[in-house]
Amino acid sequence: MKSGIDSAKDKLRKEIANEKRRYTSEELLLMSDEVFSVLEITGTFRDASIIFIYNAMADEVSTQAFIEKWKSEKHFYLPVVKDGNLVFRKLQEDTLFEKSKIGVDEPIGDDFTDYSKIGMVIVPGTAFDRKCNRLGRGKGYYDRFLAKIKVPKVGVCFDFQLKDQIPADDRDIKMDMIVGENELIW
Ligand SMILES: Nc1nc2c(c(=O)[nH]1)N(C=O)[C@@H](CNc1ccc(C(=O)N[C@@H](CCC(=O)O)C(=O)O)cc1)CN2
Ligand SMILES: Nc1ncnc2c1ncn2[C@@H]1O[C@H](COP(=O)(O)OP(=O)(O)OP(=O)(O)O)[C@@H](O)[C@H]1O
Repeated sequence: MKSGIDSAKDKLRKEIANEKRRYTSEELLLMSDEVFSVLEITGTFRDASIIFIYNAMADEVSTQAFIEKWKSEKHFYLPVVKDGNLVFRKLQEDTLFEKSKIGVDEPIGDDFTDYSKIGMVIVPGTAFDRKCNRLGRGKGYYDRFLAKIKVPKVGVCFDFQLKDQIPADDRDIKMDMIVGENELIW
């Protein structure tokens, strides 16, 4: 049976999905650029050489323009679901991809496991709150991965995904920073 908190999380996921419908994909792309222009001015980003990021789905903060802009200066790694866990693999000019279950391109290659060398992890999310809680897609992949590492975790979202308070339990890993188009929380 679902606990009260899990039902509250599901309800919030539906609310956010509805709010997303108010925007065209063009608007979401423009808002994504604004999110990353905020992120770019942070010291965490400037100091980071190895950056864990993600290939966005159409309704997420788009990372494509940001990766293009910075790929000659930073080392980007992308998530792959493997045996029920997240692993990360390097993005290179010659990287080949495989489509994941949710339609995202996942790199083929070696898993990067030298977690102490990560400069920052840019984390997608369905909703965040001002206490740095994060709600994801409900599979716990990021929660389990982030529990293993001690590097800055930066949630990126559209402003409407940032709430005063969202349901969270002790397994939900808090962000160190959250960035929206007009928001910077840490
Ligand atoms: N862009 C992006 N990449 C990401 C994530 C994300 O949230 N966004 N992830 C964040 O976690 C991981 C993948 N997360 C997943 C979350 C849910 C399901 C899932 O619901 N799978 C269903 C089938 C869904 C379908 O067919 O549409 C299943 O396994 O039954 C799979 C992967 C890694 N990559
Ligand atoms: N550290 C953990 N170890 C084992 N199971 C976990 C852990 N964290 C979360 N889970 C489990 O994963 C499932 C999904 O959790 P939750 O709804 O919080 O995911 P989410 O934060 O939305 O997803 P994600 O982290 O993938 O974006 C729950 O059953 C939860 O108990």
